[in-house]
Amino acid sequence: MRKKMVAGNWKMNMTPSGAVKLAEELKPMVKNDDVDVVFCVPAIDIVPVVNEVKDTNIKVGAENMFYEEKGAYTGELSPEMLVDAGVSYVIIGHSERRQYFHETDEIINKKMRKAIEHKLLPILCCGESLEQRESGVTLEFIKKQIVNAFKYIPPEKVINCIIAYEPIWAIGTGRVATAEQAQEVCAAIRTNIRDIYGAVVAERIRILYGGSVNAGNANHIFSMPDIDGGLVGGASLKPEFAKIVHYDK
Ligand SMILES: O=C[C@H](O)COP(=O)(O)O
Repeated sequence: MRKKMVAGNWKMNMTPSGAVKLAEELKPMVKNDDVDVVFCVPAIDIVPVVNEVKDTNIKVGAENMFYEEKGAYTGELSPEMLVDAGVSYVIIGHSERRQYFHETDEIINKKMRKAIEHKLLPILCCGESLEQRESGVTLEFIKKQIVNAFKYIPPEKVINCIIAYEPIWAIGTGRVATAEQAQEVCAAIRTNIRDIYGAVVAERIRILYGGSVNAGNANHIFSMPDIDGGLVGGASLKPEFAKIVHYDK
């Protein structure tokens, strides 16, 4: 039985003081032993948020990291810095980073390998554009993203990674994929994982859905057999996030 996960992706929102306030407000509301709760926060908010949520059930994630150990990479953060700051998870390959920062599958694979080397748990994002969905290439495109992201990573490491299926057309648009559409793709991702890494890894790896998840649709989406929770953008910045964490109440 896979434990559910609800991860908030705060994106480029929240100043350090605002982040502390939000974390303080949410922390008593998101206690749920049946769900892993993660706040993925902007780099500058990591240290204050880690501080604010220590001794709670909340883990902190980064929204990005670089794939080199250290050196002359102005503006970047290394995995060692994240680990030392108290980060447990890192989002890798979000569609916004693929789109605005030109992250390729090759870059994403390097980041995946480096995160795992440092025992950070990657939340790998994949998802198709509206054009791809309409031309019927969704499953094929996502398979390629998955295969490329996990290249050279052994099954015993893949098993602990998280995959987030986020159709680009459903992100921040209010246009949510139906639970059945999300299930279809998440099931296909699990089949891809089974074909490459075997049944044990496929049964254990967690696959989240992301894209306009809110308090009203979380229960239906998370009840799908291959969907193990959500990666939540907009609604993670509000008390509504706690309702998503308690989706089955
Ligand atoms: O990482 C989160 C996703 O991009 C979803 O964002 P959203 O919930 O605002 O649609």
